[in-house]
Amino acid sequence: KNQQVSNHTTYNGMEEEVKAFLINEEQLHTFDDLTKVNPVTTATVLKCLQARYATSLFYTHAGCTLVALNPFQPVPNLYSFNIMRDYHTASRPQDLQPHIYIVAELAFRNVQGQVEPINQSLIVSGESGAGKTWTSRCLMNYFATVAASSTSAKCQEHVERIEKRVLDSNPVMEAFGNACTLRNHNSSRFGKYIQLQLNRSQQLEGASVHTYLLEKTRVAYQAPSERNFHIFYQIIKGATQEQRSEWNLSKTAEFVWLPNVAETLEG
Ligand SMILES: Nc1ncnc2c1ncn2[C@@H]1O[C@H](COP(=O)(O)OP(=O)(O)OP(=O)(O)O)[C@@H](O)[C@H]1O
Repeated sequence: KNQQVSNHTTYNGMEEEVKAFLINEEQLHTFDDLTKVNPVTTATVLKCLQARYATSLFYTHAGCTLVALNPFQPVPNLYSFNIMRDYHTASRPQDLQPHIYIVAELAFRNVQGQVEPINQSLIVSGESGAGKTWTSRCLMNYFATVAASSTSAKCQEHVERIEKRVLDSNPVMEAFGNACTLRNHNSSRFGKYIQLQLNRSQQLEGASVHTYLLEKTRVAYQAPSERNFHIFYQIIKGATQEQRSEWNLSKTAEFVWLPNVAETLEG
């Protein structure tokens, strides 16, 4: 019984602390690291993230992890070349505003170990539509840019070619592995392991992409209002009349485009 009383007191104490913390509403967006939030509760963390989102601050540290909120719209200048350069040239990038470029830059610096190069891994995780694909593209753009910045014109051409190949492979992979779902009109239905290979001078030498766990069942079944993999619609859209008759498609059959899907596939 004593234990129950003490738990109750602690709970009430905590509620008071949460209330006291949340009362400073205009301060909530200033917490750029969630480990500085006190007390750390679901309510305090979410309120801080909400306040930051409302002030167009989409990145927040959580110790050594970075929390990225999806703005669901283009944010001017957030990913410009100048911003990249600021993070790349800063003596302590972690002192700048939280950004995906801090994670990228620290990994880039850590590759160069004291004695031997040290492999770095970045894990991008989150629920469907959270912005993982977007974030991976930002990381690749960053590495491709900084890994080319200090090289000769010839090397730069080589680096740009690798970057272009990796980025150009995206639409092909997305055609076969992405589909329109209720949460994301261009949802990746497979996992991706992207490896960027740097030489000892930290120039981009090569890249490889491994895919795994493709949601194969989608070929045979899609939940209501969801779609099959993009490739099927693309094939139908591009088919000639002969192909249509060969595949037993009616001459007038047209794939009905959802506006946002059409934008993704045709873009
Ligand atoms: N930082 C960002 N700035 C602007 N728009 C963004 C950003 N992050 C995500 N988005 C938007 O959100 C949409 C969904 O993001 P994305 O496809 O990256 O999610 P995902 O986590 O990879 O989803 P899934 O697991 O379903 O593949 C993107 O098409 C893009 O329009």
